[in-house]
Amino acid sequence: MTLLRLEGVTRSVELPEGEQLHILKGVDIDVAVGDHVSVVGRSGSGKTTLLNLLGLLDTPTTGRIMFDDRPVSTFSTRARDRARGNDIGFIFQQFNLLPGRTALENVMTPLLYATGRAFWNRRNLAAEMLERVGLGERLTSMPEKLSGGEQQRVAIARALVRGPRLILADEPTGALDIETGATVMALVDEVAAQSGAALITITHDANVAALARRHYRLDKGVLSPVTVESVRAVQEATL
Ligand SMILES: Nc1ncnc2c1ncn2[C@@H]1O[C@H](COP(=O)(O)OP(=O)(O)OP(=O)(O)O)[C@@H](O)[C@H]1O
Repeated sequence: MTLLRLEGVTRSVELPEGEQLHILKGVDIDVAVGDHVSVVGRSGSGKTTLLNLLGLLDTPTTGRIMFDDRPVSTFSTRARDRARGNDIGFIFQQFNLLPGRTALENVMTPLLYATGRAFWNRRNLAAEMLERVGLGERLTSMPEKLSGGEQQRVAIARALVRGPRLILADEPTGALDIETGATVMALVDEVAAQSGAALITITHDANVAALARRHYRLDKGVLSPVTVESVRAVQEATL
């Protein structure tokens, strides 16, 4: 079942001189439940702009975004916020954890906006999620006392605690060393697969992209499907 689809999506901004800057040019992508897709692209190719659209944080200049087979343009602001809060989990390069709050409190934060059982049971759900990412012993640790890899695990637990159907990972290993990054990425892949969530990983790292099952390259705002071999070849050529 298709979860998210971008159809001929463009995104332009008006520059101070009145000229239009065309950042994304006719992007088509289809992401199904359980899919794992990578998007690789150089700095300035439009990755953040694309991520904002995939995460329903921004609207296209032209074209259409479908979520659950419904055009997002017809959603009320409340419905859009609800879809983003309930169904989409974000993982960023900078872990964005709340300082001065324990790992458990950080993971509980998204559940403060949940309703019913998820809200009342938030402490247990957050503890279970931290257990799943291997931090069951660090519930009361402060982020500043955790290593980079551990902080990213807390951020992963926070992104996944509401059981999103789509996980957007933006350079998830960018702040980690190669080995820790590989372990963290394997964990995201595993937890996403267990929960049946779709995972979109935006990265410039071919090794991270290789974990996905389908691959796209973003080049000057044009998104094209590519093979994993071509992702690796381009990375090797630019090293
Ligand atoms: N609001 C804006 N006004 C002017 N230019 C913009 C705006 N947003 C993005 N751009 C430009 O559009 C291009 C794509 O931006 P974007 O941030 O999406 O790239 P990126 O691939 O995420 O880059 P990086 O990997 O360096 O973060 C860049 O050249 C950027 O300067």
